[in-house]
Amino acid sequence: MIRLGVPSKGRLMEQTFDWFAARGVTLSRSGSDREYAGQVQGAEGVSLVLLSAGEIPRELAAGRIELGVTGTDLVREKLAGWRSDVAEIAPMGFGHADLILAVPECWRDCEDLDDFASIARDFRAAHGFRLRIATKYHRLVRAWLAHHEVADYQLVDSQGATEGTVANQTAEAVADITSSGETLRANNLKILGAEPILQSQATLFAHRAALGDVRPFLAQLGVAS
Ligand SMILES: Nc1ncnc2c1ncn2[C@@H]1O[C@H](COP(=O)(O)OP(=O)(O)OP(=O)(O)O)[C@@H](O)[C@H]1O
Ligand SMILES: O=P(O)(O)OC[C@H]1O[C@H](OP(=O)(O)OP(=O)(O)O)[C@H](O)[C@@H]1O
Repeated sequence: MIRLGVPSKGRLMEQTFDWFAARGVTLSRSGSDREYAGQVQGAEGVSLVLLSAGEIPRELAAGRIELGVTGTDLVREKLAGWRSDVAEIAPMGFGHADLILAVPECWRDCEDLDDFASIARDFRAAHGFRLRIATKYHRLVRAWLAHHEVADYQLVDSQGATEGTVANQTAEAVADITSSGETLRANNLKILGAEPILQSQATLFAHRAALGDVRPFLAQLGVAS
């Protein structure tokens, strides 16, 4: 049996269902919206597992599901050396979002990463603690800042409503996902850097050791492995 892990709620779930339906495979939730069991029609030997998008990377890496749909951001963040356990099969064309670093709009002297690095350097002397960046993307943000030689900061864990941390004075900057930019604008934050830390979209992944087993199903879907 091929276990297919799909986000259990929201637009990501609906758009995933649409993506499979367009390829002749009907995914559906059995019972109520609160029941996390599902059904697959139009494919033999495939079962549906509804999971939190954030848990799908770990389940894929462990081989508890053979196929899974989630954002590329979550796979890269949650799995060190993700390529050894997980294979990227097909970008799905939705769930586009950029992981970015943002600071208050009113920081007029901070327009790029060089400005940010020097503000961070001076911050500790002025305030007695390192400049705080709120994020749930610890691995990706650390790697990106190290690559850009920004060292004088601390990460503050934020699992939701991250853009609010600046107004709440629990962080000076945020690193979070944006798509329309509305949340950043509403919280008076501006993006730093010409390029995002990462460009993400919903993607079909496979447990690498199961690639042989899933190949016929992928061929039915019209995607190459
Ligand atoms: N505003 C957005 N627009 C497009 N994609 C987004 C947006 N916010 C998050 N995403 C993407 O959706 C995926 C799921 O994000 P997130 O972990 O926040 O979802 P969630 O539904 O809160 O998950 P969980 O069930 O784990 O709480 C991620 O890959 C992320 O990049
Ligand atoms: O650029 P925008 O279109 O405004 O989208 C960005 C927002 O969407 C996500 O939050 P989500 O709604 O998933 O809630 P969360 O804060 O609980 O993560 C993300 O964390 C941003 O807050």
